[in-house]
Amino acid sequence: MGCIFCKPSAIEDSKESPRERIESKTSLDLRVSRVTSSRREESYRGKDRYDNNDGRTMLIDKQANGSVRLHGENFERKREKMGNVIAQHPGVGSIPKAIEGEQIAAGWPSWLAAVAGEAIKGWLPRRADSFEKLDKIGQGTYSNVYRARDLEQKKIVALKKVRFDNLEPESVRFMAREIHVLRRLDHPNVIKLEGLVTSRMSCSLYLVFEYMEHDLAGLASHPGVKFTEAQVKCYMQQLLHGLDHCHNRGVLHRDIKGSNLLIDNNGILKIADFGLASFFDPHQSQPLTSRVVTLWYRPPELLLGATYYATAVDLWSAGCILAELYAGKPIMPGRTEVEQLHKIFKLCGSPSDDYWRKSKLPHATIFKPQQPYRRCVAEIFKDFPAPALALLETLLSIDPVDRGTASSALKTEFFAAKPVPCDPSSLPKYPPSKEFDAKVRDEEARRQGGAGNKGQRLDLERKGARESRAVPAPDANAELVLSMQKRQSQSHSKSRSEKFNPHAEDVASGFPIDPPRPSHAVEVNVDPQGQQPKRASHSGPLVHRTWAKAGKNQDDAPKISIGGDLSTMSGLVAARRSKFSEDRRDRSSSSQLEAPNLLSRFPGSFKEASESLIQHDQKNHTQGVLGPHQKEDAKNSKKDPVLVGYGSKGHKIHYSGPLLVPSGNMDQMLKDHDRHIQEAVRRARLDKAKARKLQAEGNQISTNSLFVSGR
Ligand SMILES: Nc1ncnc2c1ncn2[C@@H]1O[C@H](COP(=O)(O)OP(=O)(O)OP(=O)(O)O)[C@@H](O)[C@H]1O
Repeated sequence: MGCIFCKPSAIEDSKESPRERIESKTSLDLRVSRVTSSRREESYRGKDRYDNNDGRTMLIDKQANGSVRLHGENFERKREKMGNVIAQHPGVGSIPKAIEGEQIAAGWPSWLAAVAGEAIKGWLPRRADSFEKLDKIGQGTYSNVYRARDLEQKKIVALKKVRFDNLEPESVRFMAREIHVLRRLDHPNVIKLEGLVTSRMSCSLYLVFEYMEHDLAGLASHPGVKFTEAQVKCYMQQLLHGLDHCHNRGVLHRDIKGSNLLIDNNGILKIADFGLASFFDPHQSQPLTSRVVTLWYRPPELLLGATYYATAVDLWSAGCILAELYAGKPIMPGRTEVEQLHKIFKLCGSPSDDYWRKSKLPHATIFKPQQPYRRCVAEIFKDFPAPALALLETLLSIDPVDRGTASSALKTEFFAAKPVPCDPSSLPKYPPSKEFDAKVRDEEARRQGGAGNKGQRLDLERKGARESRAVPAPDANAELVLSMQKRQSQSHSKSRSEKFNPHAEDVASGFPIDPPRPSHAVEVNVDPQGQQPKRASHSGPLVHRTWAKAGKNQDDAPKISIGGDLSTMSGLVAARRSKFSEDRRDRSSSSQLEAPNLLSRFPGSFKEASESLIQHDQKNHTQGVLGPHQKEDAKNSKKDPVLVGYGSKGHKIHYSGPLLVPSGNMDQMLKDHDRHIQEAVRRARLDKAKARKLQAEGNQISTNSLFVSGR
């Protein structure tokens, strides 16, 4: 895909041929110091055709939205070459203002070039009208993801519209880190960023990715899909290869979970969603935020507040995935940080005295249990094959140094023992099965209600119908109350990105909106034996509509109290915020765990504290938020909030759902929040009016009584 572009201004402004300029060692630096951005803009406006010295023609295609495209013989190759030159000469980025001017002239919006020049270096923006949006295929905390047709490359792609605040440089910078990280990576098991869609006039940004049909969470929860051991090994092998690549390139993913492991129709797994990823120093000399990784997959050291950590955090998450693939369900679905830590200690044992001493973890004194917990991974997962159990024991080591590396995991007996990992291409072809699809499917089944097929509903529920989803990290963060209040007040501002208005966003960003098509239902015909589906058709636009409907469903709609919604909302952007605070070096106490503060109110045992906290959380955060199943789970987990067990005896797991509203319902939450405020204002007005009336009546009475007494 032609997204590695040279700096077009280099071709524009001088009489040299592009090749001469590419090959001239210092030309870029000279040029940027010579030519101002305003001159460059003029030159774009003044020309739409440029004749090279070598007689070839370069056409400059100016768009109404201000973006510029360049076409010409061998131009793609030159763009690539120029990209390489830039990569080999990092000094090119050392004149920020000039580079910024160039990038703006090339069609990048100024808010992006101003703070994230590094992330877009050497690329040109793709134009929105070179894509046709087809349907919405995913919704994350920070994004909406669409399937789209790339009209130039003639292929299907995924467009991820990222949420950020284009007027807040920090927000842009941190969003751009995802791009920067992605550009550092190049591996078959890591999602490939193919380009960026924006324009000088736009305040939104789309990331263009290769299109992936499935994600592991969606596949695993699909009724009728049951992985064989060879398949589990195949997915784990690909995950570890991808992780190994990330770690070798100095990148921590920090949010490994099933829904971030995308799988295509050829069985290739790719690690996706680098929104929380970070570059790391192998010597761990820089502190990082501990408020990362989705709760169920978060390692104990992060829950204990570690700020010096490295690749082992991703390996813990990989261990959780391994166990989940065998067990068929998430193994430690905690609802709060305290409960999560408790689940970990119950399963993996509490840290040794030696570990407590040497790790010096910030929350060690608060969380160190009076009585140590015994490790019982082998007992709980006694039905797992021995090599799988051995790998699991390593990956779920309490001490990060015992977890090894992705590369050492790949060399274990697990992958050598029979059955060996199957070939990805031999994996069955599944129907579309993202976690998003699973949610749509669950909703569809629920909507059919009493009239629906009871057996199928039960099956969905048994399979772990994912109303209980992993809560994106971090789940609760006080600092975000403020940030969301700010956001709330800003969301009315016209100059903001149109991030809370998906329809307006389509129009504003220049995407052709796909015309309504006859709806074709999701037709999933799965063999009852769990084998290859007989027929599957893509859900097309129906998915979007169904989802929209699902959003309106009573069970799904976030019902939040004023007290709760800000903290709920805050959780949704907390990780991004944590990323901000990471660069500010965790400067404030606001990024501390809320649990320790609360814990101080519960001076009893760890378990008592944990239970009290859970009840506290239920009271304060979950009123009306939990769906019927979750309520049931919450009830159970009050009795014993810990993992009960697995194995052939059909042990039960308390499959408790997130305390927070599932990710992505930002629009709805903002609306609800507005509604609550309006209601509160209306009530206050009524109360005031009533008080006035009472006062007037009181005056009347006292006047009357005066009158009476006077009489
Ligand atoms: N390349 C792709 N092809 C197909 N679907 C994709 C692709 N990228 C993302 N998706 C879908 O969109 C969803 C959200 O994307 P992603 O996880 O990158 O966003 P996010 O806002 O960072 O989410 P999260 O809340 O998990 O942090 C994914 O779970 C996946 O189902």
